[in-house]
Amino acid sequence: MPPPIIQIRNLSTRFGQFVVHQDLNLEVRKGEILSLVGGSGSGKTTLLRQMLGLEQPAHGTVQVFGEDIHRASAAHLQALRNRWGMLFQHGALFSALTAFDNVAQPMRELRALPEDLIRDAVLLKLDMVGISPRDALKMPADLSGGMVKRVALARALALEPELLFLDEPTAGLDPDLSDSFVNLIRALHRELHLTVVMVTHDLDTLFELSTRVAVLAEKHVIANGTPEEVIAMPHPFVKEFFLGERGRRALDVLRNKKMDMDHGK
Ligand SMILES: Nc1ncnc2c1ncn2[C@@H]1O[C@H](COP(=O)(O)OP(=O)(O)OP(=O)(O)O)[C@@H](O)[C@H]1O
Repeated sequence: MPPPIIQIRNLSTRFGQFVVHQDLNLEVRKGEILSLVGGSGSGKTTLLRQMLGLEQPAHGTVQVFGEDIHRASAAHLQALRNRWGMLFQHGALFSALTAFDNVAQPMRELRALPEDLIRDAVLLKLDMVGISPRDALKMPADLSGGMVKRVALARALALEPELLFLDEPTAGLDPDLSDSFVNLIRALHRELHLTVVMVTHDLDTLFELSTRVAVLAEKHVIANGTPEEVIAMPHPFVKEFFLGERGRRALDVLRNKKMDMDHGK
């Protein structure tokens, strides 16, 4: 079995008296694409923030790359942060910087790379996500929504991370753009041997990408398995989320695609 990249043990998260997570356990192994799903307010974004070291556990531990990130020194935490990339749902890019400079920024912050090397690396990252050198000089406001997401993905990949966090990666994209973004993530996952943790409400994205799904409800992970295993679980949230009309449609689309692939279409 591949080694664990993230290990969360008996995690509790509280905001004052309000308990978001209680005795939550979760593991993410190398090479997985794990989707976190759950109702609104179930604590998905807060769990991502725990994995990024942006929230403090009331109890329990969060290990990333084998290190307890809440016990790591500031310098050590920064070194760990350089090993992961994050694609935020909102505010993905600095509006005052060109696409190029947005991708260059994490490299420049290292203060270790010469500018000509940064230039080549930025153009390579932008090329990976299908952004031309001409578009690299544009400001975020002059790019389409799909292009902004691609530039933000290039930025998340700037330091060649082993681990990629995605918060609602296809939210706000129309179905065609969403499909092409999903294909891009799939290709990058394969080529760069990434481990991916994503939060998504979008069932098409979930079924297309996930190797494993973890369902958050009642303050902890109530279901954890392959998409097929999770769908078969009898929990009311699982039934409503996956087997409602929306879920059935997404599943049908996926099954048809798989059948087409099996028949070599
Ligand atoms: N900084 C904070 N202070 C107080 N309460 C917070 C804070 N951050 C989150 N919460 C609360 O914790 C709960 C979980 O929030 P979170 O954003 O993690 O949910 P979510 O599952 O990502 O929801 P959604 O799908 O709607 O984005 C919510 O009730 C939210 O109001």
